[in-house]
Amino acid sequence: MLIRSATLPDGSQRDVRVSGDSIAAVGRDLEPGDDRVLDAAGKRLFPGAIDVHVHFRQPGYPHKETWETGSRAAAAGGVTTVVDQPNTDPPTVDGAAFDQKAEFAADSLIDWGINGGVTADWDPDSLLARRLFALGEVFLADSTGDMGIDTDLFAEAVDAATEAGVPVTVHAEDATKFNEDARARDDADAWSAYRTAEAEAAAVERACAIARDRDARIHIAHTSTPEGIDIASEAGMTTEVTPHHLLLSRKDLDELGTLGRMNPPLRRESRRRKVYERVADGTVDMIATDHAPHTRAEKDASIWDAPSGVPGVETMLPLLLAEARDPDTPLSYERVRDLTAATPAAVFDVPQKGAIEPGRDADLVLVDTTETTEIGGEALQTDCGWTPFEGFEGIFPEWTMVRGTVVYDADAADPFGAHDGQNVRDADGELL
Ligand SMILES: NC(=O)N[C@@H](CC(=O)O)C(=O)O
Repeated sequence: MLIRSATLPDGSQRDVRVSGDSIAAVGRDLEPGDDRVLDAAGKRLFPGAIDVHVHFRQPGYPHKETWETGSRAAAAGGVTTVVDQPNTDPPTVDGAAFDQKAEFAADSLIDWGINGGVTADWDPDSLLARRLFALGEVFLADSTGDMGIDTDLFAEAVDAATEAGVPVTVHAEDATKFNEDARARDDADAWSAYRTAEAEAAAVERACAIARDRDARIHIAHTSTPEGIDIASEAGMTTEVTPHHLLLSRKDLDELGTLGRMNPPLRRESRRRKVYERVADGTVDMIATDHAPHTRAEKDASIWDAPSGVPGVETMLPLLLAEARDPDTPLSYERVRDLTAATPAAVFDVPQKGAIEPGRDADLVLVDTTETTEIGGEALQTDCGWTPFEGFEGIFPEWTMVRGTVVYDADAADPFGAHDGQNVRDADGELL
């Protein structure tokens, strides 16, 4: 197949030849030969996004999301690789639980990785013998699934992962720094007042100190504060930011109510702006969604009883592209490419993905950046049927391709292709 005259993220216009699973050539005026020609003139072509932080909820909670619905949501949002987190039921803390989850992941339309978790009764030997994407998210405080662990166990886990050559990702909050006074309140903002910015900064500091003592490298998941980002970055560690911490703040909680409860929570507008600056200027390494669907019925509870988490995998790239299109923001299309594809592939060592270059997997997304669409929860593919970004503008894919197969075509009667997603750690990772 020949994709003709696409505009790449850097603004250049190129033809892209896809042969089998891979990109065979990128150039000007490539000969079509026997290839099917896909006209992309006037459209932008991006490398498929790699979302290193999703919760697809199987096994255990298929009423919230399944690998089928979650991967459809991802494909419709231009995400071609997802990495699932371990707080399922059973939690992914031993080899058997990994194998069980991998069977569910066979339902995925798109490529995937599975992270292994750490609890007091984890089995590092069998877990680290599997083709894990990373060890993580390792919870330093309780969140959905109550997998918070203490510092000693965290240090042991960093040692075990480093020895096995597996990266470590960390959910960094320190529960001893939560503000118990906020417990007396019952408004939606009480959650943000409770799980403080100081709690994140303290946990990032502790996790980075443990890693540095061991010459290990860790990745801090969903950093929500400029303080946390700066501590991690100065310690030589990598960070991710979610679309909700980039675009929403405590001032949105009146409207969102418990739909805006997540861990770490939304921060003040002044902090959000500083997080945005750090995403735009390259201090933050990547955007990942922490796609954490819960049903509306589950969210319909008091701020103390509602579950934490928001969906996001389907709206990440559309929201970022709309930001890049807006001349009043410092985000460029190239920066969006780096945040969603090039840098996650480099940091987590997935060399077959993340760029539109010969030899890489043909994971591609075509968008028309001249048009935006208003986001509405009910029209999304995620099974939970709501979004914290209701009413925001997004630029959604016309089609999404995984390893040369169109898995989502917005104009088709049945927009979704067949399920043939595979574990990105099964590939040898060698470029041609
Ligand atoms: N982020 C959240 O608020 N929730 C996540 C768990 C997590 O990543 O903390 C979930 O699984 O629901």
